[in-house]
Amino acid sequence: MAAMLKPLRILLSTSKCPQSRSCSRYVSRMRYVNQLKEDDSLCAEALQSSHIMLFHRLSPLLQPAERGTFTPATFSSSDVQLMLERLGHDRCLLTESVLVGCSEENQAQFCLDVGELDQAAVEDECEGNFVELRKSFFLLTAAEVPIVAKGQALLRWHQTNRFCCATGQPTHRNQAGSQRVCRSSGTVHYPTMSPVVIVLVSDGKRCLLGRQSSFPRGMYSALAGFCDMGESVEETLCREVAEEVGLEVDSISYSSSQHWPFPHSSFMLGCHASVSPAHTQLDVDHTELEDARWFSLEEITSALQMKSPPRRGDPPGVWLPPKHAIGHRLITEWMERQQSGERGE
Ligand SMILES: NC(=O)C1=CN([C@@H]2O[C@H](COP(=O)(O)OP(=O)(O)OC[C@H]3O[C@@H](n4cnc5c(N)ncnc54)[C@H](O)[C@@H]3O)[C@@H](O)[C@H]2O)C=CC1
Ligand SMILES: [Mg+2]
Repeated sequence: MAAMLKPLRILLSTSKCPQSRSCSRYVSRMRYVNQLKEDDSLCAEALQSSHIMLFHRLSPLLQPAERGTFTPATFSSSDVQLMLERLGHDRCLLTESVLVGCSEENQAQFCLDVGELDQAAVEDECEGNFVELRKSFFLLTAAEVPIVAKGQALLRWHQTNRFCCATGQPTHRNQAGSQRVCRSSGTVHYPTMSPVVIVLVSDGKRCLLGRQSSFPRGMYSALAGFCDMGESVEETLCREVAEEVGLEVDSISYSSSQHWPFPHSSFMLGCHASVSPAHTQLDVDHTELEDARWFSLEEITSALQMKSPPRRGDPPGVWLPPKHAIGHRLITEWMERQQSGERGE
C-alpha cells in the first residue's frame, strides 16, 4: 500500500473583499500576494511552506468530503516534495508551481500540474481522483470553484506560452508564475483573458435563452459573445443580440462579472437588457445557435428547480447552466425581479 499524503483541510480564500472589521487583514493579504509576484526570492521562500493544489494535465485532484460532496485536495509543499521523491521524480518540479492566492492566515497557495507523473500512482498516494474541470464544477462548492478555475487557467497559460510570439525564443517565468519574459527581446508576457458579454434579454414578461449544439442535452443559457477589438461592452451586447437573434435592445444594465476558464479563459461581463414587447419576433442565426426562444416565469421557475440534467430516455426538459456559472446568476436575478414585481414590491 502506498504511503498516503495527508491532505490539509484549509478554507480556500476567495477574491472577495471581506467587510469592515476584517478589511485590514484583506488589505495585508492582497499586498502580500502582490509582493510575492514582484519578489522571486520571497516567493521561493513562501513556496517552501505553502499549500499546494495538484492538477494532472489540467484536471484538478478532488477528494471525497462530507455527505457525498468533493473538495479540491490541498497539501503542504513538504508532503508534495516527499511524494515526488517516492514516485522517483525530481523534487525540482515543485518550482513549477504557480501562485493562486493566499489564505486568511497569509499562507501562500499554489497549483502544480504533475502531468509528467503516472496519474494512478499520484491518485493512490493522495487518496483522490483527478477530475476533468467541467465535471469538477458540478462537484465543488461555489466558494471552491473560482480558485480551481484560476489555477487551471494559469497552468494552461504557462503550458501554451513557452515561446515568445514575436521572436520565437523560449520565455522564462517568474517564481510566482504571474508573467513570462522573452530574454532576447525583453518582452514581458502576462496571462490573458478574452472579454465576453453575456446578456439576459427580457421583454418585460419573458426572458430569452438560446442553446448551441455543443451544449449538454436540454440546456439553454443567456446569449453570449466575444468582444471584437475596439468594442465597448454596450456595442458587443447590441451586436451579439442583433447577430444571434435579430433583435435590437432598448436598455442595458450591468449585473456582475466572472472569470470562466472555458475554452481558454474568458472574462464574462454579465448584463440584463430589455426589448420592446412590440418587437419580440426572433430571427435566429442557426449557424451560431441551434435554438433560441422566449421563456415564461413559470418555465424558468420550474427549470431552476431541476437538480440534475435530463438523462437519455427522460422526457425532454429544459436545463439551465450550473449554479457557479454567471448565466445561472442572471437567470435567477431575472426570476427574483419578476416575482417581486408580481407581488407588487
Ligand atoms: N458562464 C456562462 O454562464 C456561459 C459562458 N459562455 C461562454 O461564453 C463564451 C462565448 O460565447 P459564444 O456564444 O461561444 O461566443 P460567440 O457568439 O462570439 O461565438 C463564438 C465564435 O466567436 C469567434 N471568436 C471571436 N473571438 C474569439 C475568442 N477570443 N475566442 C474564441 N472564439 C472567438 C469564434 O469564431 C467562435 O467560434 C464561450 O466560450 C462560452 O464558454 C457562454 C454561455 C454561458
Ligand atoms: Mg454566442
